Amino acid sequence: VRCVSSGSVDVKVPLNFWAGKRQTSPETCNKEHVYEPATGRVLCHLEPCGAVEVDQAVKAAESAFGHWSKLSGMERAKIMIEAARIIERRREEIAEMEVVNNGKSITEARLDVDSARLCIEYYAALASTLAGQHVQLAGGSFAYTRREPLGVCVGIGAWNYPFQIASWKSAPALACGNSMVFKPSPVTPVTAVMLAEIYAAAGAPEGLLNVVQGGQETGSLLCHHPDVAKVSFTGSVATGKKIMEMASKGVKPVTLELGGKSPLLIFQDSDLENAVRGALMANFLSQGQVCSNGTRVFVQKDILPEFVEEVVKRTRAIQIGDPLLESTRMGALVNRPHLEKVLSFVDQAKKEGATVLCGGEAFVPSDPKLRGGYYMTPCVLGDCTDEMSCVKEEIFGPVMSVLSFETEEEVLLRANDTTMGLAAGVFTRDVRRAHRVVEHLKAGSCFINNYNITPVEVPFGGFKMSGIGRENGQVTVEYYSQLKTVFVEMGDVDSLF
Ligand SMILES: NC(=O)c1ccc[n+]([C@@H]2O[C@H](COP(=O)([O-])OP(=O)(O)OC[C@H]3O[C@@H](n4cnc5c(N)ncnc54)[C@H](O)[C@@H]3O)[C@@H](O)[C@H]2O)c1
Ligand SMILES: C[N+](C)(C)CCCC=O
Repeated sequence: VRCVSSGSVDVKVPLNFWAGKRQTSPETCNKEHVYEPATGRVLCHLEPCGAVEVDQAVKAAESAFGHWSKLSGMERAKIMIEAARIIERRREEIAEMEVVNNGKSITEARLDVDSARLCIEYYAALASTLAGQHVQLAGGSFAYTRREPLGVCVGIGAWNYPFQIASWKSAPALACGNSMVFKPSPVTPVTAVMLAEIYAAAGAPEGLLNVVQGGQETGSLLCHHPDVAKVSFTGSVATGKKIMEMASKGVKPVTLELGGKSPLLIFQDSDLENAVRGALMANFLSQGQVCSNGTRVFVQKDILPEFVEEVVKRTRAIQIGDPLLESTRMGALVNRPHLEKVLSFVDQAKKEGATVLCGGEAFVPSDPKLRGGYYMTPCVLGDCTDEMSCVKEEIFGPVMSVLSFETEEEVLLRANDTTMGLAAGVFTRDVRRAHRVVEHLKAGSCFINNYNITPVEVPFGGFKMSGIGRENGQVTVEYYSQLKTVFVEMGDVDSLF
């Protein structure tokens, strides 16, 4: 039974959280509106945190670190598993709030909550496996390494996967013994604080996961804070560069999960049905607002007409509307300025000679309560060329650019001709071609005969300007811990003096 409906929710509770409880910021004069994308109503007000609140949150995290970092992996895992159980029980409620704040369909929001839970379960399982090495040295002496946490880590998130991003960052951080202060995007402040509350309810020490709200000023205070040991950021390339610069002042390590303009290569020997499904998954999840989207769809010339016909037919059939309805497959874009930006990309594409094969227009649902929402019809652009802005720039909306190619060599050159390298995909039945192509693609996540799947057991992250470091998978432990080497002398000191 649905607890909420679009247009019916007002979030009145404070959205900041530190030292184990929700906190109000005294900065009432700086309150900002937060909108419900499905209706355009004001959903709540954001109370941005200033230097005092950021400091309180970091202090709370420091205090929790003192206790948490001394627990065994098994003890940490117990609390994380309890948090995962609470998420499982509250799945529908969290997914509904994600929909209300972000605009994506409830079907997708549920999968995002599942991914968040699985990530916590995965790192809980890894927590007790963290260990160092024993190295035998001459004369019976030896050295060993201890894998130690970093301290207070900062997470800064984008608005497209608010709960999932908060979980993907906090789960490995906490499993390694760190504490965290997380700042969600000011556009989607509602669900990260639910995660902080869930950890507290699961028995985490006060201050283990804290949430401070705000935009770039708050983010910048966090990056510059002297007691912060690491910054993990998800967002645009432009902001990522600033984060790296700020972190460099304190020589703090960064994880950067940035933007993309990923290619999807469809060869003529593909299973066409799967290739079409893959192209839709590569472009229209979360209203196209996905970093890893394969928005440059290169199709081998001989199958182009067939492919385009099928993709356009299925794109036209995508059910747009109230994101809380089970039948909806595409909800609203995140806000009005972003919708306008995406629509202007479509206009620009037309001016540059692309053909709109379907969609690309603002959409007004028939339900009166949704009329102020930020909807558009998903768009397929044909006759695209490599120089067009729709092919060069990250649009971050439901706009697929279709390009034609003839040879493998040619398409690889064109696919790699970008400053970004988050993801890439190839559809072919030729197993040798598939691996050969993937070897040459300059991207952090490559998909063969699928697209946009992100199981939490495997690393995710970008090459080139799409980022530094990885999230998920075992390797992420490396990004949230450091090695201490201990030399143990069993004989006498062999002094040169
Ligand atoms: N690679 C990934 O995993 C991934 C995932 C999701 C989104 N993204 C990327 O995120 C972008 C869209 O998200 P967005 O519009 O929220 O990005 P954004 O860069 O505008 O903002 C991201 C976050 O950074 C904060 N911020 C902005 N300026 C800051 C500053 N000077 N100092 C500190 N913090 C600052 C924002 O408040 C927000 O919380 C796209 O480019 C998308 O590709 C990447
Ligand atoms: C759509 N996925 C597969 C969940 C990826 C989300 C990560 C980036 O936006």
